Order: sequence, then C-alpha cells, then structure tokens
Amino acid sequence: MPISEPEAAPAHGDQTRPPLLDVRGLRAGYRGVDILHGVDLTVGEGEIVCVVGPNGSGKSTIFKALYGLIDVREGTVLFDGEDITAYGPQQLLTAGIALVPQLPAIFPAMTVYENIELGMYLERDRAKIRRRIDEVFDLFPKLAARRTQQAGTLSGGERRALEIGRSLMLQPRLVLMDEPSVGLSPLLVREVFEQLRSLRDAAGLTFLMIEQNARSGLELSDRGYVIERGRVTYTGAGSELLADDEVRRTFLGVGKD
Ligand SMILES: Nc1ncnc2c1ncn2[C@@H]1O[C@H](COP(=O)(O)OP(=O)(O)OP(=O)(O)O)[C@@H](O)[C@H]1O
Repeated sequence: MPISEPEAAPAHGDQTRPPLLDVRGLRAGYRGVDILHGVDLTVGEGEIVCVVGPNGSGKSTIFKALYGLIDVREGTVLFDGEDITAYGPQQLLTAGIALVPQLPAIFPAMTVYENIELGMYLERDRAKIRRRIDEVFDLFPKLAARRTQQAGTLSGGERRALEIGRSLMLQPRLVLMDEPSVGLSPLLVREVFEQLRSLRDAAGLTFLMIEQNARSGLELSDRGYVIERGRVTYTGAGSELLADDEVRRTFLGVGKD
C-alpha cells in the first residue's frame, strides 16, 4: 500500500508494545551527498521484516547507517527504547543486534563447530562457550549433525545456516540480514526463510533484512518496506505488497492481471 495509508497490522509482533527497532527520519549518505532522505521504519519484536527496492535505491545504505558503518546525519534509531543512533558495531552487538553479512563469511577449512565457536571469540569461559554452542545446535539440528565436518563441504543453505547460527552465539534479540537469498537457489532461499521462521518461533528472534529478490523477500516475510531513491514509498504485509498492482508493475515486472 502507498506510504500515505495507515500501516497494516503485521501478522507477528506484539502491537501493544513499542517496536523493538524504531527508525525515524533517517538521513545518511556518502561524502556531501544524501542517499537516504528521512527513512521511517519499525520492526516489532518477533517480526520478520524485509526491505526491498530497485538497485541503488539505498537498501544497503540503510544497513550501513543502522550498523554504524556510516554516520547518521539526521534522525534517530531506537532499540527497545534505547537510543543507538551513534553506536558502532561492537556497541550494537553488546546491545543485542547482530549482523549477518551478504558475503560468505565462513572459514571453509575449519569445522562447523569451530566456525560457530568464532561467534564468541572474545569469551574466555570455555564452559560458557560450550553451553552456548549446544543451545545453537539445538536450534540447528542439521548443523549439529555436521559439527565435525569442514565448513567448506556444506551446501549453500547449510552455509547460510552456519552464518546465522554463529551470529546467535551472543544471544542477539534482533538479527540484521544482508540479502540472505544471494547465491542460493529458490529452493534453498525457501529453506533459509523457513529456518528464520522457526528461529523466530523457537527463540523469539526478530529479523530485519534487505533483499534484492523482492518477490521471495516479500513472500516469506511478515511485513515489507519498498525503498525508492532513498525514501519509503510502500509498506504493508508482504502479501499485500505482492498483491498491489503498482508494486507488482514497478518491482516485480508483472502487468495488471
Ligand atoms: N561508498 C559509497 N560512496 C559513494 N556512493 C555510494 C557508496 N555506496 C553506495 N553509494 C551510492 O548510494 C546509492 C545507494 O546505494 P545502495 O548500495 O544503498 O543501494 P542498494 O539499494 O543496496 O542497491 P543494490 O540493490 O544494487 O545493492 C547508489 O547510488 C550508490 O552508488
């Protein structure tokens, strides 16, 4: 639906509580040029929210600004009510926000177990690390079965699961995912999103992702935002956006039925 209309209630997330992530009037860019022109975006606890938009519309810039990799020039970012606008990556991790990058970030010659362990590389308490790895393996039985296998031998979907699993070592509440579908077949994309849903259900996690693949991103998320030229132009439940003629024509290359 167009941004001027009231936002649809998401299928998940407690609407009686303030959003877990509340981005207001975000303005950011590179050198003297603004790329984001006042982006508003919320993510409720337990939601899977996806940001889609054409190439160069500013999706990655939103993540860079949220993750403290570029300066926020105007606007605020609240996380569970805490002002995290100026936080850098380490502070964000401590606050409970993890980032799963788009580029493959596994160490192929190390085992699955060792790769997961790296998610807590600053921790010295071995017993604590082992406990947490067991908890992560409980959430990812397929990885648990491959704990001694070299990570380089995993399938694309399993590698993505490994990256997500490692990001959970520090027990984040919100996981930012940069294009989870990149490099995966449609079947594996579905598998990864199903994994996100079960993590949401089993561990109460919340996900915000950016996706170039607008169709699968919107199909598989609770709610979506469409970004065009650094502004939110549509928002609503993923299914509503997919059914919207204008969104379909503009982003999905589908004519009016
Ligand atoms: N480091 C940078 N320096 C200058 N301009 C940049 C930089 N990174 C991105 N841009 C510009 O900012 C704009 C938005 O880029 P961004 O990567 O956020 O878009 P995107 O929506 O993620 O695109 P894509 O879907 O192609 O990944 C583009 O015009 C891009 O050229």
